[in-house]
Amino acid sequence: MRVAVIGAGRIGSVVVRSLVRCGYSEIVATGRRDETLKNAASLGAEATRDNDYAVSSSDIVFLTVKPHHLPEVVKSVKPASWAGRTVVSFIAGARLATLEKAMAEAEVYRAMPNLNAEVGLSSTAVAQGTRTRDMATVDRLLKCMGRVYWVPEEFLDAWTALAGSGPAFIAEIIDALVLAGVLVGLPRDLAYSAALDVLEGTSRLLRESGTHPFKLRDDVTTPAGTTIRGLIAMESEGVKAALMKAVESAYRRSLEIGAEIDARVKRELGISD
Ligand SMILES: NC(=O)C1=CN([C@@H]2O[C@H](COP(=O)(O)OP(=O)(O)OC[C@H]3O[C@@H](n4cnc5c(N)ncnc54)[C@H](O)[C@@H]3O)[C@@H](O)[C@H]2O)C=CC1
Ligand SMILES: O=C(O)[C@@H]1CCC=N1
Repeated sequence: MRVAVIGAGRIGSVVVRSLVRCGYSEIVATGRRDETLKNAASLGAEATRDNDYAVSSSDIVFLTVKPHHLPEVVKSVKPASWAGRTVVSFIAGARLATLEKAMAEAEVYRAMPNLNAEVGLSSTAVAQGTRTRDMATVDRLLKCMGRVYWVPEEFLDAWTALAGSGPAFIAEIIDALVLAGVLVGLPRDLAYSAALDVLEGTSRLLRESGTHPFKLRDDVTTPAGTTIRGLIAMESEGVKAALMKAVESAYRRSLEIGAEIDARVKRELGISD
């Protein structure tokens, strides 16, 4: 099976690496800059600027360009080349209805992974379009990047906010914890190790024990001890509300992008409803 990765930038190059790690060797990747192409070639893909060649010579196509580049990518491929291809779009916000209009003869899926695919730990949601048949192949390829959840499309914008953008939110939290460690006297490298250990350990403990986060919090919190002093500071600074608002804002932006891309696809490709 041959796989095309259209736009081998940050997430696209992780797709190439994940597929290579999984044993796929027939991969073609596209990009616009020399550096992108050189990087894709160094990862083991055939690198080209020619999207039409990449799509027409492949069975499965991953779309990993920024949302505003979607119309340009569609235009760079002959309509006949999309026919019969299985297309998995990672483009934030881009709706299945828009993608199916833009690539009228392709079998289209909308998915949202995250950058943790770099270490095989993506949390990827995927929704099928109206013409989809080969879910098993798509599932197998996505599993090369991490865990895969088949969901209705209506969850994709929320997933984009929580899981797609999630590594950035968690990275901010880790950075804050490191600064906090430094504030109370830990050397930076030790504070960094502690922050990573706590994140990783807590997540594993919750997953493996099935314990609710509230129960874990209460188990850690000694009456009149240290943790409760930290918790009241978190509560008064609105940490939970801030995180909820972060995800909600990202969700709203995903919806906005969806509407913007739909309008652009219709305008630039001359498609009507
Ligand atoms: N970066 C992330 O953590 C995640 C990104 N995504 C989605 O993946 C998509 C790409 O995001 P990034 O990898 O961060 O962006 P990026 O900018 O790093 O990669 C996009 C690549 O597409 C190339 N490109 C642009 N126009 C092209 C064209 N006409 N033909 C071929 N290649 C073209 C660019 O040169 C670039 O190398 C976005 O739609 C984003 O929503 C999804 C999940 C996670
Ligand atoms: O920030 C973004 O728009 C993309 C989608 C999820 C992660 N990065």
